[in-house]
Amino acid sequence: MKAGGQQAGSPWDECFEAAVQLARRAGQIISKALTEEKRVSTKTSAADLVTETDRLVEDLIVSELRKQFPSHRFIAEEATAAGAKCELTTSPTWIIDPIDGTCNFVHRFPDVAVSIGFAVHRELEFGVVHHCVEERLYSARRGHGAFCNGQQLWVSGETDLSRALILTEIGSKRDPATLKLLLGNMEQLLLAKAHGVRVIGSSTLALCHLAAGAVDAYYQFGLHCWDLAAATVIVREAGGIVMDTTGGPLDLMSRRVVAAGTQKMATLVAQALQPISYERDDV
Ligand SMILES: O=P(O)(O)O[C@H]1[C@H](O)[C@@H](O)[C@H](O)[C@H](O)[C@@H]1O
Ligand SMILES: [Mg+2]
Ligand SMILES: [Mg+2]
Repeated sequence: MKAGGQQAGSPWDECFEAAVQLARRAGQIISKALTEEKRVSTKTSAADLVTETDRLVEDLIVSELRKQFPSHRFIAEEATAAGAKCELTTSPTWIIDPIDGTCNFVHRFPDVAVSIGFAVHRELEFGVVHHCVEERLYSARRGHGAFCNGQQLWVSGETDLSRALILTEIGSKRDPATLKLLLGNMEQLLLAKAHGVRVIGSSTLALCHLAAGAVDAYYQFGLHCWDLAAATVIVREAGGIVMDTTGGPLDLMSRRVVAAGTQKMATLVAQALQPISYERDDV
């Protein structure tokens, strides 16, 4: 049985296998560097961190994939931060977050992952997320189910907000108006008697926990397409919903998402939220 429990012979096989191998190699580098001294710099805000390991891992993944698939296109977090255009075309496109949870990584907090998504004709074909400290490899291919270390994943069937555990993330904006909206959204969900609202520091891993049925919903304003791409396939293939915060279809570049095990839960969460605006990834 292959990495994600899928049979060989489906399209993009070679790409999927390359993603799995590179996610494993990247995970070894990240796990080793987690406890080492780091050179940390900031990007869009004092809370938006990047290290030399983010850049090293991204360079490794992109250079290896370019060698194997020279006609493919790439959207990668640190290249975008350095000015590369973030544009999803109909071409086969890799969407890469070399370390999701860089703030956790800087603090040696173990919830860190490498995320490799792949889209063709603007449709997400597969996602691979390696939670490298816990050695959990999450993967999913469109139409072939979602897996963690070969074990199939299924979302929770919860439809009652007052019985829900919900994850979100804070994002990189820390101005008082944004924080007021962000905390107001958490307050609304807690007033609706949600069992809990938690922030773990990695959008990608939060969505993988959703796919595994360990939480009932996830929402965020401010994440990027590279936080979302791989994990969206994993949630959908585990039977979950990933949609826009307006209730419409997911817009990968919009910097906002609601995901849940059921449509009912996704709708209830979306209805509780005040929007927080972020500039699109593709402007
Ligand atoms: O920068 P990395 O790749 O660590 O991604 C994180 C974002 O930086 C946060 O703003 C965001 O809130 C999430 O924590 C997301 O995982
Ligand atoms: Mg990220
Ligand atoms: Mg990152």
